[in-house]
Order: sequence, then structure tokens, then C-alpha cells
Amino acid sequence: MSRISLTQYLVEQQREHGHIPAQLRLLIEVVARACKRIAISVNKGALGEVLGSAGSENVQGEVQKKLDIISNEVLIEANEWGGHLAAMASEEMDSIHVVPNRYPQGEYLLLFDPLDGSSNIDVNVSIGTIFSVLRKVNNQRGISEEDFLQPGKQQAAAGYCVYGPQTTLVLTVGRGVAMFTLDREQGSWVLTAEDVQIPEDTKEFAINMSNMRHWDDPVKRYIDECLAGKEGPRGKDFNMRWVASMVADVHRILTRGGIFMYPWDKREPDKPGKLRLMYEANPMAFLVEQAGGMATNGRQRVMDLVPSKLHERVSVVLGSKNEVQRVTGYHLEAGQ
Ligand SMILES: O=P(O)(O)OC[C@H]1O[C@](O)(COP(=O)(O)O)[C@@H](O)[C@@H]1O
Ligand SMILES: [Mg+2]
Ligand SMILES: [Mg+2]
Repeated sequence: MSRISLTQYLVEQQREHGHIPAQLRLLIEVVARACKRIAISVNKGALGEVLGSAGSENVQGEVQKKLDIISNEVLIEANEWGGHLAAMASEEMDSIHVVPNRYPQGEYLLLFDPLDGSSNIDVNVSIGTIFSVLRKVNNQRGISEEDFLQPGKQQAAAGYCVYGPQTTLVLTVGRGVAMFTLDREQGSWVLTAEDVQIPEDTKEFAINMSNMRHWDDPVKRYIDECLAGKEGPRGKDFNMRWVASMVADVHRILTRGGIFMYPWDKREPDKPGKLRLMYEANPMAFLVEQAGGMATNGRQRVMDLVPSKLHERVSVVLGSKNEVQRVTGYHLEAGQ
């Protein structure tokens, strides 16, 4: 079997199909290289200085793990001098990082959750890196945070790398979804799945059930109906999975279908949700839609939302189309 590398795949997307410009191809290659370096740190575990807390907090008041900071640095350092970017934004940084003048400037903006699933680092469960690429729209002035506040439908590319039993990079440039598995001996990303499709129906849901008492009625109704199984209105038994790393939960859904929800809840009513629109929801929504699935905040398509701030939070319902439609319908019926 002939093996297609990430580079070959991207060159084909650029030269033969004209789907992406050279600058975007090179940018994605730099991100993929950074993910390889992060994978090496992840794999060191207790043998390296990578486990445990860093003793600091990010802008969202979350305690940072050492690996959150290491991954953030790896991504900044790798991308800074690549010449494809104007600026970067990260879950772990208060404000945007403009590419310094001493480096060549590019026309793209890169956003990332450098390490997703931080609570799973020390317990050796799958974690990942999520990224999103936007174009710099305004070229008349210097770069500012405002340039990043674009709806997800304007993403030029998005993807994630999951550091699990296998290290897998999942990518979309707006022409379907492709998966690449890291061949550690060769040090290369090998194309292992193309035209990924999420089944429209599913019998598997992912939600943090411990928050049940705080949910809104439409979410409660949907989960209650799933739990009622064969004897209930759905007439079938459902299974539940919750890894607590969005990358791993979404990876399962891209692989075998399912629905993932992190809804608004009553604990902090002013907070739209736990997950971040720009670093988590948008890139995952782009991938899921490209694989034939659907992603909403319970009412609207995630990728239509216009962010008003960089670290904006959002409620997320994504995965198999018919289930996401059902949950969204329940919200709309309830007038919420
Ligand atoms: O702790 P909970 O409620 O299970 O939340 C898990 C969710 O939080 C996240 O870990 C947030 O990501 P970070 O680790 O990047 O903060 C998601 O990946 C995951 O879906
Ligand atoms: Mg995250
Ligand atoms: Mg994170």
C-alpha cells in the first residue's frame, strides 16, 4: 500500500485541486511539526518535567498545568518565524501575540487551545491540541484583537491533534476531513482516513452527567429520553461516554458517531457555557460540519456566532446530525 504523507496531501490540495494557497499549506505543516514536539513532551510523562501544576492561572482563572505552558510555548515558537502569520491567540494567553517585526509577516491568524483536557494529563488519559486558522481581513492598519473576532464560518482551516494510544492529526481545509497518524519511527504523518463521515444517527451521548441538576429543561428532556432506553419515547437503548477531553470525545464522534454536549447551566447563569468559542467550539464545529455532522449552541449554528471578545464562552451541542437537530429543536420549542 502506498503511503501518503501530510506534506503530499497538502501539496495535492494546493497544486492539483487549488483548494489552498501555499502560505496556508506551509502554516499547517508548521502546526503539525509543533504537535509532534508536544507529543514528545506528552510521552515523557513522569520521566520529564511535564506533569503537575505550573502554579499559575490563565486569564480565565484556571490553574495552568506545566504542559499547558510548554505546549503554548512550542506553538508560539514554531509559528513565530514561519512567515505565514500576522498574529496568534491562545486559551493560555491574556491577549493576542503579534508576530514581531524582526520576522516575516504573513496574512493568517492562528488560534489554539494548546493543551485540551488538562485534567487528564497527570492520569495518562488522551489529551490534545486544537487549532483554527483565520485570514487577516483588514490590511489597512496594524493587527489588533478585533481582527480575530470573526465568525467560525470564515475559518480557512481547522484541526486537532489527539495524544492518545495513537497520535492522530485531524484536519479540514473546507474540503472534507482527513486523518493522519504519526509514524514514530519515520517521524512522519501518514494519511489514514479521508472523507470522514459522521453517521446521522447514533445511540451514544457524551455529557458531564454530574451537572444534571443544573441543566436547563430542553437538555434534561433530551437526556431523560435517552436514559429511558427501549421502553421510552426513543425506543432504543443509549450508551454514554465522557472522556473530559473535548478532543478525545470529538475524535470518537468523528470515528463512530455520537452527540457531545457541554450546555449552559444554572451554576453561573451569566456564562454562556464552559467551552471557548474561538479555540474549541469553532474549530470542532468546522470539522464536524465538514464530516456531515452539525454543531449548534442549542439554538444557532456555532459557526454563525459573531464573537464579541477573544475568550468568549459558548454552549456546545455537536455530532450526529439527527440528534443535534433534536436537541436544538427542543430548545427552540421551549422558546429558549
Ligand atoms: O471537567 P469537565 O466538566 O468534565 O469538563 C471537561 C471539558 O473541559 C475541557 O477539558 C476544557 O479544556 P481545557 O483542558 O483546555 O481547559 C474540555 O476538553 C472538556 O470537554
Ligand atoms: Mg480545551
Ligand atoms: Mg486547554
